[in-house]
Amino acid sequence: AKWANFRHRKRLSALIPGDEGLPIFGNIFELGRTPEAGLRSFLERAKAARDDWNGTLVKLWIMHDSVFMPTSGEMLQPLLESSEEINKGEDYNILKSWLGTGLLLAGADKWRSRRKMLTPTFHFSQLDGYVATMNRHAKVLVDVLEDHADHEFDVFPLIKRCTLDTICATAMGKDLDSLHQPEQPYVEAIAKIGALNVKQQMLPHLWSSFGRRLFGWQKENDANVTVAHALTNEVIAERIASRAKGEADVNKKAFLDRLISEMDKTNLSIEDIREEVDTFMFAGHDTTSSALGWTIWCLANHPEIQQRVYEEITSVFGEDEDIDCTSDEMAQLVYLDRCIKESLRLFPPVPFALRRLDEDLQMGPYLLPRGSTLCISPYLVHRNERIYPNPLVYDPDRFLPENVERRHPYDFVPFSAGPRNCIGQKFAMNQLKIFISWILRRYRIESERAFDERRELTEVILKSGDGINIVLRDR
Ligand code: HEM
Repeated sequence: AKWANFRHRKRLSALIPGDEGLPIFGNIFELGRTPEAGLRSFLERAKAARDDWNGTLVKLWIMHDSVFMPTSGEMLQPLLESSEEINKGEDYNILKSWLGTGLLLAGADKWRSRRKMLTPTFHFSQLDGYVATMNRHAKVLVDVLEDHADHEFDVFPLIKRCTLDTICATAMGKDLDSLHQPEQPYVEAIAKIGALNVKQQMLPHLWSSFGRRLFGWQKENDANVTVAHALTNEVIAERIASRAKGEADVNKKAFLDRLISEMDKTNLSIEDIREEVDTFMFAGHDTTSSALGWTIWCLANHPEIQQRVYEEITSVFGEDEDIDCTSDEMAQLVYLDRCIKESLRLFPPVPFALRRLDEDLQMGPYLLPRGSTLCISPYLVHRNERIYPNPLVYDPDRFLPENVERRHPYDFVPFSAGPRNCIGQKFAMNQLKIFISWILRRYRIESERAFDERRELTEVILKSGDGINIVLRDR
C-alpha cells in the first residue's frame, strides 16, 4: 500500500509545477541545514514559484515525503475549511511522549470530542477569569525590568519566564515564579525538551527511532519528560484533594479546575487531564513569548508608532501606571491591536504547521495527492509581496479595516484558521495587550540596533537568533 501511495503521489505531483530534485533524496540538499538557513530557503522557493510560473504553491520532495506549501490565503482555503483533513503531520509525533494525544496532537476522532469539550473553557466569559492573573504577572515583570533600565540587554529570557509563569498559573493554578527562581527542575526540563526537539529535527541521524535510542536522545528526552509530568501530576493530585475537601476557590479557577469539574460528566481520566494541561503549557508559553518579544522589537525600532500606542494607552488608563487592564480597556486599545497583528504578520510565532492529507485534495487548479504533507505557513503567506507589498516593512495600518477588507480572510493566519485553529488565540491576544500596556505605561522602549539587524530562525517557534536587545527608559 505504501508503494502504491508513493506512485500515486509521484504521478499527481508531476502535474504540479516545480522541480523534484534528485532521485531518492528529492530537494533535501537544496534546503538550508540550520534553523536560520532553512527559513531562508523556504522563502526563496516561494518567491521563485511566484516569479517563475506565477504560482502560490511550493512543491518539495524530502526523501520519500511529498510536501506542499500554499503561499496565499486563497490557496489555503480548501485545506483550512475542510472538516475532514484535520490530521497532523508526522513531525509532531516527537512531542507525544510529553503531550500525549491532547488537543494539539489528537487524531481526528479524539480531537472532535475534546475540542467540543474544551471550547467552552475559552469562551470570552471564562477568559475574564484569567485577566486578573495576567495583570498580576505583567506587574511582576515591569518591576523586575526596573533592574535592567538604561542599558542595552536581552529582554527575551525574562519574557519567556514570565509567560511560562502566566500559563502555569492560568492552566494549573500553580505559582511557579520562574521569573525570580529560574533554576527549578520543571523549568529546566521543559527548556531541555524544547532544545531536544530542535536537535532531533536538524540532525538526520535522529530522524529514526533507532537513531534516537542509539545516540542517547531518547533517554535524555524521557528523563526530562518524567520531570515535567511529575509536576503536572503533583498539581492535579493537590487540586483534586483540595476540591474534595471543598477548599477550591471558585473565583480563582484555573483551566485544570474546569477540567476536574468535567471529570464526572465526561469520561476524563487523570491521564486525560494531564495531557490537556501539558498541551496548554506547551502551546501557550513559547508562542506567546515569541509574539511578545517580536512586538517589543517592532515597537522599540519604530518610536513614532510606539508613541502613538502610548498616547492611546494614556487616553484609556489616564496617568495611572498601576491599574489593571480589564476587558473594557482592552477593547479600546484598537491601535495596539493593529500593532500586535502587524508583528504577528511579520514574525508569526508558529511559522509552519503541518497536516497529513488523508484524501486527494483539490487546491486551486491542482489535485494534491493523499499521503502528502501539507504545510500551513503563516511565514510564507505573510511575506508574499503580492499580498503585502514591501513585506519587510512594519506598518500597522495594514490592519485598518478598509485594508483588511481588500485581502482574502486567510491571508492573515498566525493562529491558523478553520476548525483546527488555535483555541487559545483570544487568550493570547489578551495577554499581549495586557503585557504591552503595562510595559509602555512604565517605560519607553528604545533600540540601539537597526530593525533589520536580526537573525530569524525557527526552533518550531520563530525566534530571534540574537535575542531581543532593547534599552528601557523610565517614563
Ligand atoms: C501568540 C500566541 C499563539 C500563537 C501564534 C498560536 C498559534 C497556533 C497555531 C498556528 C495553531 C495550529 C497548529 C497546527 O495546526 O498544528 C495553534 C493550535 C493550538 N493552540 Fe495556539 N497559539 C498561540 C497561543 C496559544 C495559547 C495561549 C494557548 C493556550 C492557552 C494555545 C493553545 C493551542 C492549542 C491547544 C492548539 C491546538 C488546537 C486544536 O488542534 O484544536 N495557543 N496555535
